[in-house]
Amino acid sequence: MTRAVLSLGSNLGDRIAHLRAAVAGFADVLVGVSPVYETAPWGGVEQADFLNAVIVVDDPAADAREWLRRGQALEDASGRVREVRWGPRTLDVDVVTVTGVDGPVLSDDPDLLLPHPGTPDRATVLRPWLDVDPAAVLPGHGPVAAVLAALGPDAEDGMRPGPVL
Ligand SMILES: Nc1ncnc2c1ncn2[C@@H]1O[C@H](COP(=O)(O)OP(=O)(O)OP(=O)(O)O)[C@@H](O)[C@H]1O
Ligand SMILES: Nc1nc2c(c(=O)[nH]1)N=C(CO)CN2
Repeated sequence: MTRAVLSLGSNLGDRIAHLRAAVAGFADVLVGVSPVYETAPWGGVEQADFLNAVIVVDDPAADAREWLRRGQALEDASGRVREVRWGPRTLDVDVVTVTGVDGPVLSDDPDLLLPHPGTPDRATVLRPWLDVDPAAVLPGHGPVAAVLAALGPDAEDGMRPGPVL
């Protein structure tokens, strides 16, 4: 098996429709879907609030690169245009972690960094991940609950319940 944790984000166009399209795109391999959060943007670019969620997918035949490829195909299908780094997007699909039969997959290939290096700093990923998997562990960092707690009491400020997927 390879199981992947994928983070979804959208702040352009019909945000919930973009997230729903991503979930539908993984329907054949879906094992978990988090609640959606409406979140204030991080990263320093002035832009609209995001909707963020996390899904867990599992497919014995998929390797890590296949999860990246599927996510990018869905980003393209949403009409995503790549412009400003950390700027507005119809759909972002990040591969947060991949776990194979031998344990966590680690990668320092710039095209596919695993675990995704932004994860320990992003409550917008950690919170929904914890919701969908309370026992989740971030390889190299420990339990997701502890990683989120280490961000401090204000980490989830600016995160509100979003629409239902
Ligand atoms: N774990 C990963 N998941 C998704 N993309 C990755 C990953 N590791 C490296 N990349 C690469 O990152 C590149 C830029 O992706 P993208 O434009 O979505 O970044 P971003 O969402 O703006 O920033 P961030 O990756 O910090 O969230 C892609 O070309 C992709 O190959
Ligand atoms: N709240 C929030 N802010 C962001 C997000 C995101 O998914 N949520 N993604 C970004 C680019 O990857 C930049 N900023």
